[in-house]
Amino acid sequence: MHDLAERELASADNASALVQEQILALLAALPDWELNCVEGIHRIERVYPFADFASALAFANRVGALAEEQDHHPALLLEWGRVTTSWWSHSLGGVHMNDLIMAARTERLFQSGESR
Ligand SMILES: C[C@H](O)[C@H](O)[C@H]1CNC2=NC(N)=NC(=O)C2=N1
Repeated sequence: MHDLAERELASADNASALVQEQILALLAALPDWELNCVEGIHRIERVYPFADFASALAFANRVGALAEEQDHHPALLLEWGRVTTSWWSHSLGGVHMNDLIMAARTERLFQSGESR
């Protein structure tokens, strides 16, 4: 997971989305994440648990800051006690290595515990 988090995002220009087998192989490094498909578009997702709404909101804001730094953005569903975080590349209509890297960085943020 840490190796993935340290990688730099690459330009997705002229790239194609990863196929299911590739995504599942890469998710071995992110065991709490799963591959889902919404309206035919793959995304990788994890539900993060929190003690209350304020902690969940703080985490969502930190993920948002990470996203702004990289100009690569997740879908965040903020609820009492949890944040569902979904990464995919809109421009590709699927999952790119950049999404795996951002998921690993999200994981690192959660595990740092600073937002709880
Ligand atoms: C103009 C801007 O760079 C693009 O729209 C970026 C913004 N954030 C993005 N985030 C994600 N997840 N996928 C994209 O294709 C994307 N494109």
